[in-house]
Amino acid sequence: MIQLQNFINGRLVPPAAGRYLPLIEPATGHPFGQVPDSDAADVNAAVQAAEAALPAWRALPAEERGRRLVRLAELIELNLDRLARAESQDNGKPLSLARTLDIPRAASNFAFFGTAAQHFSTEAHVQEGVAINYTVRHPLGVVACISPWNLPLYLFTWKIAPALAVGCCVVAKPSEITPYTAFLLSELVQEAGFPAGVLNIVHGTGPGVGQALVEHPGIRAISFTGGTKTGELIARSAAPRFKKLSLELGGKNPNLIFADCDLAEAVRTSLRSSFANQGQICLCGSRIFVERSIYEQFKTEFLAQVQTLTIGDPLDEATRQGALVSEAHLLKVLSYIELARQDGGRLLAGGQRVQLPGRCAEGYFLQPTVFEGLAPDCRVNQEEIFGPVVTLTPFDTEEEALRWANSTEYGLSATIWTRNVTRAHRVAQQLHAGVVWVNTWLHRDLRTPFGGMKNSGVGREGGLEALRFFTEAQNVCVKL
Ligand SMILES: NC(=O)C1=CN([C@@H]2O[C@H](COP(=O)(O)OP(=O)(O)OC[C@H]3O[C@@H](n4cnc5c(N)ncnc54)[C@H](O)[C@@H]3O)[C@@H](O)[C@H]2O)C=CC1
Ligand SMILES: O=C(O)/C=C/C=C(\O)C(=O)O
Repeated sequence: MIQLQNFINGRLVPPAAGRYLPLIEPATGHPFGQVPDSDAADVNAAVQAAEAALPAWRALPAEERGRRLVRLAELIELNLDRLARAESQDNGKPLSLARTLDIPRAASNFAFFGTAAQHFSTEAHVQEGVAINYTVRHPLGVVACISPWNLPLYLFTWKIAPALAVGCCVVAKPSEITPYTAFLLSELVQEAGFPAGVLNIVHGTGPGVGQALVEHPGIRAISFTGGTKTGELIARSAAPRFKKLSLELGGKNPNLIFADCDLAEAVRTSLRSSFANQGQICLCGSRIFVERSIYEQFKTEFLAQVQTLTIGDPLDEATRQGALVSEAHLLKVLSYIELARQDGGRLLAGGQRVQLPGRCAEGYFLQPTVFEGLAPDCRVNQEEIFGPVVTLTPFDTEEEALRWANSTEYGLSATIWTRNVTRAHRVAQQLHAGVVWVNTWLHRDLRTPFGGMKNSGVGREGGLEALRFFTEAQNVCVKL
């Protein structure tokens, strides 16, 4: 049994009240450790440490700060296997996915922002013969980064890296459901030579630590990824305190598959966008709209490939579908499967909990599930399920596909499959989605703005957007 600790002022410390929560391995359903159940006292200690570290950290040249971030990226790469195993054990995702996606991306986040800060230049506006204005971007101060359980280290570092790069000090809270790699990161932060207090990691629940962080007067900004309801709670409590917010929330993303697409590629990639990480990525395409003339062919080929997804022990190299993150989440996803049945959906694949032999007998496994015959406005097609459940729906015209695609409260991402370049651009412009992919999915360039429209979020992360978010612009006007 491992016991995680908070990371405050450069040291691993137990929670002030001495309380812990169990850590459950989703693949087995059994506890394997404990995580601090911290409270406002721990948050307060972390904010104080960050405030004390701030003057020296922000005064360092960007190159010096960047050097530490790049060193941390190297240490993550050196510890790839250990971190990937921890991520898989904690979250239930296939080890192969953690090794090829989650942990490499965590390293890239630090490497990218470690160097990006050095390219963050100052704007100047010249009023000929009258004045010169220049804009200085000061680090905001002490900021909070709150991340979810689906891509634990990947999203934790995506927030922390730009904040540190511009000279902010951070108090970060990983999900209490998947805190293991954030804990391992604290050890690497020490090794990378970060001064004490620059990055603090406080473990605990949303209502305990998360809320205390959001409400703390020393916190100037909050970068949050998670559920839309939680985002709303955070926005409510941050508003009277005028804190800056970046909210990356839920999605109910459409895949629009036109008859002129490369069908084999559309099927292969739609399989990934449906079931990668057991469908627990906010960018997963859970509503697949297919032009009627190729609907039956797409369906046949898609269902054939669904059968090839091996459900198994996440530590097994052959596994393509691991466990869902928790029993509560499994029950939530199963309740949507039941709802789809009640609403008259035809079950084409899956729909059942899976019991594996051996050590995974009590794990939270679910078959990849496909329905058809559901109305685009039913709850299953409108609400975020965040699991391996997708619906297939035929469409007749581009206009109809767009109307259904845009019919939810969400607007995170969308994928278009077509060989017609004109149509691709035309449809992309009309989609209510912050991220649109054409003939690909989850293709990421860390320089691009990332975030959602409508109830999928507020603000954009990535590249310059993230660097700007963690800074305050100050204009200086010099009369000539
Ligand atoms: N990336 C995404 O889009 C994600 C979406 N979800 C959606 O949200 C649903 C609920 O999942 P949860 O684990 O409950 O996500 P959540 O939104 O509650 O958790 C995300 C993070 O926010 C923290 N948090 C929770 N309440 C808070 C509060 N009042 N103040 C500050 N921080 C708080 C959590 O401790 C965690 O670190 C999922 O079923 C899924 O539909 C969940 C996780 C990620
Ligand atoms: O930045 C990315 O590449 C992916 C982000 C994914 C999420 O924000 C999510 O699944 O919550």
